[in-house]
Amino acid sequence: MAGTPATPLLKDELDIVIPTIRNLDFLEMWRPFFQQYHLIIVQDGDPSKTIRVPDGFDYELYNRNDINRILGPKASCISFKDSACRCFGYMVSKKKYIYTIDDDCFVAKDPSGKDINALEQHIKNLLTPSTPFFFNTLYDPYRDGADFVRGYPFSLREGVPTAVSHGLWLNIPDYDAPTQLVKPRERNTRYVDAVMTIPKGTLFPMCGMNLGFNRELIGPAMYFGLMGDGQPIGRYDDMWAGWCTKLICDHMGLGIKTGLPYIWHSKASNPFVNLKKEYKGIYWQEELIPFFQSVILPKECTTVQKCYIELSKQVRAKLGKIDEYFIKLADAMVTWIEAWDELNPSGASAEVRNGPAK
Ligand SMILES: O=c1ccn([C@@H]2O[C@H](COP(=O)(O)OP(=O)(O)O[C@H]3O[C@@H](CO)[C@H](O)[C@H]3O)[C@@H](O)[C@H]2O)c(=O)[nH]1
Ligand SMILES: [Mn+2]
Repeated sequence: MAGTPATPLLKDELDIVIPTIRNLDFLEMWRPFFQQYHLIIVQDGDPSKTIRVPDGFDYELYNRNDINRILGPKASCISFKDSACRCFGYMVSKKKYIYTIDDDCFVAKDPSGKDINALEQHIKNLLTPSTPFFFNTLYDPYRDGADFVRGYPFSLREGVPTAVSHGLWLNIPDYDAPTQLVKPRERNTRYVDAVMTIPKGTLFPMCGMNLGFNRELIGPAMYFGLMGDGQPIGRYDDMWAGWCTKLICDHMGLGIKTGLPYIWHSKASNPFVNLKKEYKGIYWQEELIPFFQSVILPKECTTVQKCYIELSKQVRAKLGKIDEYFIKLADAMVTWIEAWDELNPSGASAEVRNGPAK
């Protein structure tokens, strides 16, 4: 009917998960794009603090007491005082898709000055296939105004289902603490109008601040690890999840895209505090990356859960010698899957798709 606002895409099939230790004032700026979606707010830190949700939003809010009540002893796998807590929101959601965003991320403008509906772009990314097996030099061939270029095998043009859509950031880029300390005034002003599939066999540093994913395809792999309070490492939550997720997507024949949409990041965290949280990760990752590059998942791993349990065994066997933290993490990976399956008993796990024709 003329004049009736169009129903936003995936209105009843997508939850927006927001971890917060601050406040939710940023939602006012996102209201035009988020108001028709259900929010899952994961309140970190002191559960006795009241987080005010702006009027007009449909939401559920979980604090640490709720997490402990719902998961019981399995709550031990959900981090405290780290944005990693957000993965609890993925677990309790009942929707097919998740979009997660940080509370210091705002609506960015494209080069024409138009407000960017980041959620709409993530949905487009997730609803169109990925091309992990052969790189298309004109970027995402499924976008309006693009296509497969000459020489692209027709046998591969169907693509594969997209499991993850990784968005980027204008203003404060997601730099690690050392880089941010060296370049405190660096701002990202470069708007690159591109979406591309991350090729199979290539890992990437997944940032959790502007991220969409298909929860039915890859949800159980999106565990953000043991970070923050009581842990020797922080702020590697999204990195850990990204390495595990990419490995499993490659095995399952699923795709991950990166690029548009941009959000405007006005970082609120302190680089000196961040350095303390990150520093073990900065040298551990020099061993973690070769580990993930060497992992082979057996063909018997036909679901994400089976892949993840197998991965936890390899983490224990091969990373446990780096630090006992990885033994704890391997156990927490198993607890996460047990909790996931307990809260999502009928969750149909996507069976493995074979990759391209051999
Ligand atoms: O203890 C905490 C700290 C933060 N949060 C919430 O998590 C997000 C991200 O926090 P913040 O914006 O302060 O951190 P950044 O340095 O910008 O974050 C980057 O590093 C990743 C952290 O691992 C993050 O995803 C990246 O964007 C905010 O919503 C905080 O409120 C928390 O819940 N608990
Ligand atoms: Mn931030």
